[in-house]
Amino acid sequence: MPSVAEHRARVLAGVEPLAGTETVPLVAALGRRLAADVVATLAVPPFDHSAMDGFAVRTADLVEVPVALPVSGVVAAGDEVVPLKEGTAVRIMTGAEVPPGADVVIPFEWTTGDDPVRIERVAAPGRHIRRAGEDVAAGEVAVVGGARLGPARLGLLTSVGATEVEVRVRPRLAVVSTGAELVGGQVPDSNTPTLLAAARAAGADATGFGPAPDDPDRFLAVLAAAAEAADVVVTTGGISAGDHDVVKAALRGRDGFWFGPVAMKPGRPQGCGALVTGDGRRVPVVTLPGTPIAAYASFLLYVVPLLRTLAGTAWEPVTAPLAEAVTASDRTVLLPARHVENGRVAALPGHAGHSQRLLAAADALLVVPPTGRLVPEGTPVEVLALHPEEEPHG
Ligand SMILES: Nc1nc2c(c(=O)[nH]1)N[C@H]1C(S)=C(S)[C@@H](COP(=O)(O)OP(=O)(O)OC[C@H]3O[C@@H](n4cnc5c(N)ncnc54)[C@H](O)[C@@H]3O)O[C@H]1N2
Ligand code: MOO
Repeated sequence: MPSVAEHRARVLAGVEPLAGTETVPLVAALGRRLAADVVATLAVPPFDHSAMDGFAVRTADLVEVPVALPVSGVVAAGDEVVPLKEGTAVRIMTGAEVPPGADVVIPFEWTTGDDPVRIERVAAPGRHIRRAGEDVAAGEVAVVGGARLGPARLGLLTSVGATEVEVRVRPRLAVVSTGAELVGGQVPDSNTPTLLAAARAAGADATGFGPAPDDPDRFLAVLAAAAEAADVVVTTGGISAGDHDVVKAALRGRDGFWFGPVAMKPGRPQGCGALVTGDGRRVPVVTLPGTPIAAYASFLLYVVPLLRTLAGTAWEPVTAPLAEAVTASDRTVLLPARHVENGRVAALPGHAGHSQRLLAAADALLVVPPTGRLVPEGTPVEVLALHPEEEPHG
């Protein structure tokens, strides 16, 4: 029986990164990946400005303190600035441009605050002044190509003068759930919203095409429409050994399709292959088991790495130390778990194999390797985040 790693390699075989890029306004770029480095056209800060409310002066006028200086002007953020007259002080507000000639800002707290102002403490030249470009210089790379854009990067890109960015095309994922019980409404189709959300969290555009009925021809028609509109298709259900297992019935024996058990629990029945669209694109198809926890776990194990490959970004397993020992079996076991103190992860008690309630209470799935032994506390074990956050970089 193939292992999780062997099945992942089968799913990823022949998958190439998508080449296209598109230009989008910054306001629509959250979660997108930059196609190329963005070079700053504006410096950050854009001009020398005061970091404190206080008085802009020349250190040459502060040789002996305390010293009283007449106040020759007031400047606030957004004001036009005039040069500082020698032997005077300018009242300056945080964010205001520093008057040419001033080389230090003395905070109000170190002065009497009136006119003439008595300055009681000196500071080194440059103190409390944020220089133009000290954060990002014009011409410097502000955000590297490949980086995924989160709130702070959108702010930085705005500060360096970008209003739109060239981003990589997002992989388009189609979900085709199957099952007469879903079509008939006896069971709500919970796999579709879960997998659409998981795909979007992984940076894909996701569309639901199901539920498709347990009739091979009608299923194949939905599958073909999904493939025309997508870069990868995921089906759920219909792949075990039952009389109505439509996905397997429709695709088994087709060139390049594989169905079989994988050494994991839940999620033993698996399958994958590819379709060729009318315009000659090869669209990978991953056929997931229907049981909701098995479908979601399999999506994280196989489809997220596939989406990463299509997006041209690396996928690497994430590990965390066990907060408590777990018992391994002869197959990889996926356990609903939560991060506890110090980045450790503990399996949630009451694991009953297929509980959606337990899965919803978890923030991760532990991927317990098939060692057949007790895995002691502290052992690093692969974890699949159920609420993926933005990766730190690239
Ligand atoms: N004789 C065997 N029977 C089964 C085997 C086996 O190896 N031999 N494997 C079992 C395992 S493990 C699993 S998991 C399931 C997977 O079966 P399918 O992928 O064919 O899934 P279905 O039979 O279509 O559905 C299973 C279960 O999940 C419910 N379901 C399906 N889709 C959805 C959905 N979109 N939203 C909510 N719930 C869904 C469905 O109603 C069934 O209850 O097979 C075992 N059997
Ligand atoms: O995939 Mo099944 O979920 O092992 O019962």
